[in-house]
Amino acid sequence: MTYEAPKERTMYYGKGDVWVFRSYAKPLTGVKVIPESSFRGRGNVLFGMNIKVAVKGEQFITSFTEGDNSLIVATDSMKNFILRHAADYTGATVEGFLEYASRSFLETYPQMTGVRMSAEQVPFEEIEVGNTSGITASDLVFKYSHNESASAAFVLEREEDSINVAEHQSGVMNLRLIKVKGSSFSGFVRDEYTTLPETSDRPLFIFLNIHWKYTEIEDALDDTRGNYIDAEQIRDIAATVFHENNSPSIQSLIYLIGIRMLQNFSQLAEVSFESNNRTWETIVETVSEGPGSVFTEPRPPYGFQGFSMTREDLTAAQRNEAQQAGRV
Ligand SMILES: O=c1[nH]c(=O)c2[nH]c(=O)[nH]c2[nH]1
Repeated sequence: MTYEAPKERTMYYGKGDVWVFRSYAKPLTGVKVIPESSFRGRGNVLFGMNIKVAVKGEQFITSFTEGDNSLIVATDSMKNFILRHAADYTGATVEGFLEYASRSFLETYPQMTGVRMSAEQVPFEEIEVGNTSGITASDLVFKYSHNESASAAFVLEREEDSINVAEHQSGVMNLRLIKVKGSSFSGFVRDEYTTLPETSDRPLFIFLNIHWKYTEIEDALDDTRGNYIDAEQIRDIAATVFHENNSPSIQSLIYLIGIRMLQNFSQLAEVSFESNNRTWETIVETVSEGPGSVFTEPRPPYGFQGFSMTREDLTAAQRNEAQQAGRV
């Protein structure tokens, strides 16, 4: 067996953990309302992101091979570039900012031929405050949340005289959902390696990363087109589908979440999932004054699934459903 080294080398550099906190960004409005979610928009009084940027360009070769820094934009300057552009950003979405800042890098520095920028949004949640006239959401104080967060990634490349989006992705990261009952797992292969009992009703704790891509990339960038999908809406779809279905497995559950995403949002071209099974270990099945159980954190290892879907999966699901209903 021989290994043939690739013709093209890997070469990039950049900055990670560029924390950007912008106050009074443009509010996000006019999103499509879906039955699964109460999300109507976001005030963006605080707009926070943790950004990672990497740049590439053949001209950087001598910085690696000869220690020639003459074309190197210091990663410290990249951090400043991103922060200053946050002041000029007029849009309402992370995707829009990543595209704007990446394009600006390529417009400013000809030695860069490609920019990859990704971000996790820092979620600031509304918090209620009260006085004698009632309880309302504060427009000044926000809660820094450590729950799930929106994410986005863009790759822009220079081609001749134009700058194009080569890759794009939106997402919701680190969503953690636990359903106390109404999930099963049975019918799997039983052989000499099997010790796991079948369960008809298990508590199910999942970690989820969900990603999606738009058919028209403009829909991710330009919030005025009314086709922007917020990560909160996707989170709410995931929770609704989990709530409604007695799932036979995580594999089946994420498929159903994907179908619901594609049904709700015709602007989606592709959705994908990375899931973990983090189901607690049951210590006491039924407490003495039932119902109720006692659980603890699971021991490693953990299981995981990966799955991607396109509009063809929705078409196939609809065809199946029609066949089962005897209409075809
Ligand atoms: O939803 C599940 N899928 C699996 O593939 C699996 N395997 C396992 O041990 N538990 C589970 N649960």
